[in-house]
Amino acid sequence: MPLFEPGVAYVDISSGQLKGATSRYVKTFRDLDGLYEDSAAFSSLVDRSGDEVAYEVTDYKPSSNLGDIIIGVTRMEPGKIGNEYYMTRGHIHARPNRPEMYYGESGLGVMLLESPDGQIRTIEIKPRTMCYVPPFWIHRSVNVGRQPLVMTFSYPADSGQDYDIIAKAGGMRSRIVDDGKGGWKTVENKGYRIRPQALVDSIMAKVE
Ligand SMILES: O=P(O)(O)OC[C@H]1O[C@H](O)[C@H](O)[C@@H](O)[C@@H]1O
Ligand SMILES: [Fe+2]
Repeated sequence: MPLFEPGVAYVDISSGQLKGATSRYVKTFRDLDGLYEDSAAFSSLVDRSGDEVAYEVTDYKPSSNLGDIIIGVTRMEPGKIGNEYYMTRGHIHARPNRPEMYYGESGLGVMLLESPDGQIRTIEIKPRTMCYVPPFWIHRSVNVGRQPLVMTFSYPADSGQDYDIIAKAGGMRSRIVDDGKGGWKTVENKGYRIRPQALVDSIMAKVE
């Protein structure tokens, strides 16, 4: 195995980007079809500004090798669709026993976590909050503030992402919405379908 050179990059909080990143991807609002409960509000947002960036990920990804690491920055715009705050697609890692670390840089966010058997946890992210996403937890970040949400993150380079697990269950079990007092609250996702035990067991058995 060849030796990699040490790397360095700069977390630019004002742009919400990792300067010196090796890869970048953006999700426009158009890319987020099916995520939000209020589909009418979503469609009118897409008509108005479907090509605008909802969130951007810039990361330092030296390889996808077992044992290597990815470090990056996510920036998500503030806003709501209906009364639901802007959020990332969310995923479980393709190798589901890979964890992730999130660190708040600026703005106010919530990490929405769901276990394969449908338990929900929410963790509020402020500047300097460190959030541990354990192995096997589905995770989605939500911007519940009025400013862009900027977080750094790090996770194993061979994790990969499985987005279908959320779509197949009709979304995540909970939604993060405006509480009417300028804050946020968790509400039940009425379209959620609990996973069969056999599927839960097969996910929990993936410890490669
Ligand atoms: O991957 P998404 O669910 O679209 O969300 C964006 C996410 O992308 C990457 O996987 C990063 O690990 C996350 O920190 C980031 O938030
Ligand atoms: Fe992740």
